[in-house]
Parts: sequence; C-alpha cells; structure tokens
Amino acid sequence: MKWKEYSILTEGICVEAVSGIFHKMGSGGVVIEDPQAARRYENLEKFNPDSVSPDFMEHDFVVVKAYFPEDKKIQDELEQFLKKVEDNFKVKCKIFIGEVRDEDWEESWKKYYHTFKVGHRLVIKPSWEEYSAQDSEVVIDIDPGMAFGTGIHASTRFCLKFVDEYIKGGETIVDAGCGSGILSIAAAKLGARHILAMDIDEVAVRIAKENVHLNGLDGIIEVAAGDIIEELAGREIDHMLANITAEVVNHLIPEAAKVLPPGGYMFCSGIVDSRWPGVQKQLTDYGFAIDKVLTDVDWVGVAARKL
Ligand SMILES: C[S@@+](CC[C@H](N)C(=O)[O-])C[C@H]1O[C@@H](n2cnc3c(N)ncnc32)[C@H](O)[C@@H]1O
Repeated sequence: MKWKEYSILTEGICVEAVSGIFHKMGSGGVVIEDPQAARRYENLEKFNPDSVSPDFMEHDFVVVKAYFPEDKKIQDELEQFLKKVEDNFKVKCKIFIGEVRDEDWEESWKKYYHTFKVGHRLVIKPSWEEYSAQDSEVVIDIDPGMAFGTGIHASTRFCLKFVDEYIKGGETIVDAGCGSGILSIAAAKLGARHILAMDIDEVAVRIAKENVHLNGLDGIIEVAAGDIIEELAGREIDHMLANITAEVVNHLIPEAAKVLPPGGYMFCSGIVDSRWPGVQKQLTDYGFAIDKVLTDVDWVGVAARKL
C-alpha cells in the first residue's frame, strides 16, 4: 500500500491539539519533531547528533506528522479542524503533503524497533526478534502495527514502570486507551487477574486483540471498542491505567474516582508538562494522593492513590 505523509508546521502549544486531530481522523499515531525538546536532550549522554539535521536544531517551530493511505481523502476535513486550532490558539498551522515512495513505510520503521528493557522485570520484544529471558525477566511480544504503543514513547514507559512497580498479582484493572495492548499485556504477565483493555479506535482494538493472542492472554485480557469515559460506570476494579492525553485524563478522573476503592491506583500518562498542574489539581480535587511523579523532557506520568 502507498502512503501520504501529512506534516503540520506549527508551535509547541498546538502539538496536543494537532495530534488529537490526526488520531480522530484515524492515523493511529503521529511523529512529533520538536527542536525545543531535542535541544534539551542535546546535553544528555545518550543524545546522538547524527539523528537530527543541524538546521532542525535551530528552528522554533514544531512539526507533527501523520501517515494516511494514499487514496484516503482527508485534506478538506484536516483544514477545517486546523482552522479551529488556529482560532483557539491564535497560531498558524501550515500543511505540507508528501508522497511516501520507494519504501513500504509500514515495514520500514521496524528497522529501528528492537528488544529493550523497562523497569526491573519487563522486556519489550518486537514479535519478529528472538530473545532468551534472564532470571526474573518477563518478556512481552509486541507488533504495534499502526497502533500507538511500542513502549519507546516516554508516556508508555512511565506506565510500564508503574506496572512493574505496583502490580503484585491478582488485580482487576482497566487499561483506558489500550493502543497496541502493551500495558495490559505487561500487567497480565505480572499476575493481574482480569484486565479490560478499551480503545476508541477500531484499528487499535484489532491490533490489541492480535497482541493479546500472540502472548497467550485471551483468557485474562478482554479487549473492547468504546469510549472509556462512558463505559467505566459500575465496574469493579482495583487499578486503572490511562495513557491518553491530559484532556481525556481530566475527564476520566471523576469517573475513576467513583469506581476505584481506597488504596486503588490511577496511573495517568500522556500529560505534557504544561498541562500537569491542571491534572494534579483535578486528582487532588477528586480525592487522590500523588504517590509518584515521573518526568522525561516535557512528559509527565503519575501514580495517584485513591484516599
Ligand atoms: C497515547 S495512546 C496509548 C496507547 C498505549 N496504552 C500505550 O501506553 O502506549 C492513547 C490511546 O487512547 C485512545 N483513546 C483516546 N481517547 C479515548 C477514549 N475516550 N476512550 C478510549 N480510548 C481512547 C487512542 O485511540 C489511543 O490508542
């Protein structure tokens, strides 16, 4: 299949809104090129200067990219959505459309995705690689396809670390916005008893089901399509994982507060640092104590305990 690359040149404040638009239109994921974030990485040991062009580091704008099948007509709808973002934020959003030729994009990214460890016990392994687990390691097989959830993004890593630290075995969990299913699979492999993995995106639901099956966890993880904000009421759960966006997390907190028992955790991620004070206030207002906060460049993840 041939793909088209849609690049939106904008400012940092619009990144979440533009990413949300691409998600809503069915992109399944976005690429964010943010020179400000790259400049903050520049002094870190792990920064590889060859991974970005020198002129990229000088810019102040951000580029948000998404990929759609060549025959999918999205430009008019995209322009309408971006007009609203421009009006709300008083910032310009320019669209550039490129052909993705020569390579099958769906396959080419796999070159850069390899087995890696998160936390003390979890090993994330692309389904096409071989790996022999050492001692207490728990291996998660993942083929994220077009769904969010490779484990590389800081927001997913925060939640994986929380799963590694807090899941002791026997818990009932909701994975809100499951994407590839990576968090549910990690929790199930560490002993959770039942997990409802829900996503609003049908592509993510299909891919999560495939990954659950790949890991032999069909009996423990139930994958369903739906809006978790509407579907949460009345469920009996011990903990909730929510790596979504600050906006959705803020809507979810009042619903989670109704179903989580005292001592139950809401692990929230996908929060850009500028939105963290708002999420923190919402958690406190709805009776949560902040147990642990993880940060990486401009992302925040939090383990919040119901009082
Ligand atoms: C950032 S991805 C996280 C995927 C995966 N859980 C991870 O940690 O990598 C967020 C996911 O939430 C889904 N989502 C957004 N709003 C939602 C809602 N209201 N209910 C259910 N899923 C939602 C998106 O479709 C997307 O797959």
